[in-house]
Amino acid sequence: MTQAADAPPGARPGWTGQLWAEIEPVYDAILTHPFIKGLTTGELSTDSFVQFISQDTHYLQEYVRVLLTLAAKAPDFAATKMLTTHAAAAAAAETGLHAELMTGLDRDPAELLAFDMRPTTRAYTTYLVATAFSGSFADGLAAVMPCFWIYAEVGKQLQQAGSPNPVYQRWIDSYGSEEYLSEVLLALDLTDKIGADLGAEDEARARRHFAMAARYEWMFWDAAHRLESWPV
Ligand SMILES: Cc1ncc(CO)c(N)n1
Repeated sequence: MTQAADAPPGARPGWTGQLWAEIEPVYDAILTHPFIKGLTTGELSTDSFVQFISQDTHYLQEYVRVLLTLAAKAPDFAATKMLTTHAAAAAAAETGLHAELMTGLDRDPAELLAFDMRPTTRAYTTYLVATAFSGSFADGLAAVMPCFWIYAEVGKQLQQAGSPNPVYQRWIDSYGSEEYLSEVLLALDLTDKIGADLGAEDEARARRHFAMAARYEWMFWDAAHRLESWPV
């Protein structure tokens, strides 16, 4: 099912439309979060942005493993191919994009891995790895879909608003790109196909994974914004 690039995400027919309807309040909270607002006003502090990029570097390393686990479990080769392609793009962002952003901020890219994994990053990635490794394919797919989809939607919104900070704009351009959106649309089509075959119990469980990961997405931005560290 194709869809206009500017259509509201909840307007999708099928399972993905139902999934999105449930996370609408979380998505709204993301769009109004000071981290996201700060990207477009330029008021977001460099320290928060660097912490975000550092945590995202850790995150993407785990996310790639999760995607490849799902690729191995996928029901058909089209799904395997889509997931490996997305994993390769995420691996490229982990190194290329993040180093470029740091250089743009006059910071050393080596700083990124000098940060340890902070509590929210640890919780979110552990949750994704556990779900991909021990859950069904549908569970794992539902858990990673907010990662794909929320970034594409946030990217679209941020692209419209723009940022006066060229480094923040570079980050926005990456997730607000047509290329990223087309990858996400393929993943959404796969998710609709998988969802259509799920029994009520499996569907409800997968839906809970989707909602849980969406909450972690909000928490991930919030954690960077408040420079989260370990309390003890
Ligand atoms: C936390 C997080 N979620 C999703 C994406 C999109 O790949 C990302 N880079 N980071």
